[in-house]
Amino acid sequence: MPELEIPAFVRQQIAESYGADEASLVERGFDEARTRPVTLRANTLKALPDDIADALDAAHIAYRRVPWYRDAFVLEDVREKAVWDLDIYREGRVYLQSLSSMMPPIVLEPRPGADILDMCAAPGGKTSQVVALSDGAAHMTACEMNGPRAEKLQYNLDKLGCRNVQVMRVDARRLDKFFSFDQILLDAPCTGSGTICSGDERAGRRITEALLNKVTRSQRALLDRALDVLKPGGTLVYSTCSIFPAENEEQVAAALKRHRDCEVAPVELAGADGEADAPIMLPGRIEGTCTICPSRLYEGFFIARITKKDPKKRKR
Ligand SMILES: C[S@@+](CC[C@H](N)C(=O)[O-])C[C@H]1O[C@@H](n2cnc3c(N)ncnc32)[C@H](O)[C@@H]1O
Repeated sequence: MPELEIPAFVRQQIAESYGADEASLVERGFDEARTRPVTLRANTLKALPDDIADALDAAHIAYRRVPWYRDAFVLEDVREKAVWDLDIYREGRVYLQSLSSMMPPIVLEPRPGADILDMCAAPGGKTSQVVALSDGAAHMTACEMNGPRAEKLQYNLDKLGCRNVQVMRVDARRLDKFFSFDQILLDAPCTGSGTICSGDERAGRRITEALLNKVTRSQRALLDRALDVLKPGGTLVYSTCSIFPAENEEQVAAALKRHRDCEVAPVELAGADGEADAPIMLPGRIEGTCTICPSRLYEGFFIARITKKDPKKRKR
């Protein structure tokens, strides 16, 4: 692969973060991303996965499933536009979503009846998936600080039939500490280094040292506030679509030093190991966290699960 196809700053960060074998795996993934297929999620608030399979059959659109999630569909032979024309899309029975980005809500294991916060929610793919996974029975708060994106979030939630969601147009770093939540998803703003395709010139202009500095400051503040408003015994899932350790393990390790009552709990994805169409994991610097290597099917992604100790439980 020609050197210039991957932005220089990205190449440098990867070389500093990973060994030669992993770096070439990442570069191969960026290359394969050029032919990444369309993927979608059955919105189980409105349809069963089998209904979606029937609708795709009727539209003569070929699909396959993945081993780790019954709601995910991979469409090899069409572009997104073909899905926009389908009733299942117009009526919010499916949501176009990358496979990697379906993982954080699964790792969160949303519980019906729980108070759940999505700190950085727009355009709402993961918020709506969390609502669906809790059978629509969680008390959900979704924060988004960007006005137009907050509107898009509300639009998507309405379209997908997500009730019980309070959308707050706020900077989640300043969320009132009066709030408290059983489960929190922090899908943080990031460089997006896991989502690039080789030859993508815009990524080269976008992913710079200045952006990395800006997002890491924001990630730190968001993590602090998330761990402040997490109830004892509660769970936070932290995710980014970046493969830079500075946005991932380094953020988690630093946050745990500042929040001594919190600890990493292992991320386990049933069926995501070794099977066909399963993601490849990059070696983690913190045991139990997971960094998905960019590949043809998967964007590069990082997921960590953090729990806050419950002092009452320890005494028993
Ligand atoms: C990675 S995207 C979230 C994607 C979303 N979780 C999904 O699955 O559709 C990050 C979002 O967080 C928003 N954001 C960034 N900083 C924020 C902050 N301090 N408070 C609230 N929202 C923020 C951005 O505007 C952006 O919409």
